[in-house]
Amino acid sequence: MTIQSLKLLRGIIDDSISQLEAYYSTHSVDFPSLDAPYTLDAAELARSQPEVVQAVNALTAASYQLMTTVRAPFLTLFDTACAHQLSACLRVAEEINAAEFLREGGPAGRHIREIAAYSGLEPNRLGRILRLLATHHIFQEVKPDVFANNRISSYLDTGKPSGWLSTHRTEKYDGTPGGGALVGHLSDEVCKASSYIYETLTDPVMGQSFSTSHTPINQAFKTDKSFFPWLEEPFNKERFARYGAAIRGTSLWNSLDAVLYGYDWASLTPDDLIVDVGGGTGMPSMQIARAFPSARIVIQDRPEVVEQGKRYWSEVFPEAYNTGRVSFQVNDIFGQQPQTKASVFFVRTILHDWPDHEALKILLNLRHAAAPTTKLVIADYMIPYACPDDSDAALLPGAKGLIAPPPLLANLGKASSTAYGLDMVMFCNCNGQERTLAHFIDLAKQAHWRAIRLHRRDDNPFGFLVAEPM
Ligand SMILES: C[S@@+](CC[C@H](N)C(=O)[O-])C[C@H]1O[C@@H](n2cnc3c(N)ncnc32)[C@H](O)[C@@H]1O
Repeated sequence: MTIQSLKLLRGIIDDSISQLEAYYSTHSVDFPSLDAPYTLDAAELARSQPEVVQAVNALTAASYQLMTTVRAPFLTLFDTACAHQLSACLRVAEEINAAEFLREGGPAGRHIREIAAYSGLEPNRLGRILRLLATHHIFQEVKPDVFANNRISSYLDTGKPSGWLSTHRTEKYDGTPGGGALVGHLSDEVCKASSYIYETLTDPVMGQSFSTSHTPINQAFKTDKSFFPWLEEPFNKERFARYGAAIRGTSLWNSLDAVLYGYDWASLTPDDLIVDVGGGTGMPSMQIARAFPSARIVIQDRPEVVEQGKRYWSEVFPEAYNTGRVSFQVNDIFGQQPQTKASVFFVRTILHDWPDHEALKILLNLRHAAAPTTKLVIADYMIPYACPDDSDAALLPGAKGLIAPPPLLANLGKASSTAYGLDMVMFCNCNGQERTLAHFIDLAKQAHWRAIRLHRRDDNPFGFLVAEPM
């Protein structure tokens, strides 16, 4: 009976709020306010604690399911069909540095005439764009036609002066965690490409192809290059700079310390070596290196990225880099793996960039270089089914399902939606994908790796799958 379901959902919401109240009052802090700008204080840090994450996930899943149950079905369909408008409007705010300009205006906010004069955009349209966002709790309209930042919009704030940003577009994200850059990437090229998903699926050639140059990006931008070479084209200079920072932003989608729980790093001795394959500028490795001062790490990537990484580490963590405890190495993931004495091959958000046949090549290269004791750690979203998982994969140690009391969806619905959104991003960009645990176990097996356990920090589909040579 539906009223009974509504009551169950209300019960989950009540219980979750009580859990938050108990946690936050024990720690003498209040839950972060939606109206105040984001700051990484004790209240915000507490959001990484497993009991807080679990309560927030249950609240998110139950509230969204409750809303979808009671609203007129057509309104849910209408809002979904218009979701691209939200993305497009968010892009406008991000491009014109609205969060920075409004930060400078303080809590009283700034009139739309001021924001329009600063950005050069037409005030009537810009006001409607900001109001649409404020209606979705991104910015707030503090008085008619006066807008200010709130906790969500301030996440876009790079902390740099708005005037300076208008003439330094490629430096906008230098030194930032990359959240704004990720929003820019998603609401620009990925948003455009997403409009062509249907055309790609029904294209006589692309529809059945898993080539990395048969993607919605290829359709949308009328290019026959695959994503990474296309991004490096001279006309994409700003997008290329933004993408580099956007990768850093991917560390914001789960608990800040999740990587520390992804493997028993403490079991490694100073003689052990971690090879971070396609490690980018090494954000996850930096967390490991800070938490485990004797960990030895080699971070591998493409030449340009390795140069960025060396600069970043010598500025941010020179103690680890200058002593050689952490080093960089240029290496193509599709070429021969030169490290044959690795204790751990760490592969974070690499396989999701590639379709199966390419992911298999990467895993086989690592397998050829592995010693009998080498472990492989695959860190990626492990996509849950939207129903209970009765596959053999669910029996793997550590692979317990998410905690989803009835009548919540088994995958926690809205609380897990980032994983499914990212899956479509991977399709649009590279013909890659997020995979189920069963899919990963099978792929690893084809490359002669035996999956032995899964680590998850909290109720989050992002997982760390540990495998050993077969
Ligand atoms: C999604 S990022 C992940 C970076 C890092 N592992 C992390 O989790 O932050 C993918 C990385 O793969 C690298 N990459 C792409 N193609 C590569 C190749 N052929 N050889 C080596 N690295 C490559 C990119 O430069 C990028 O740094």
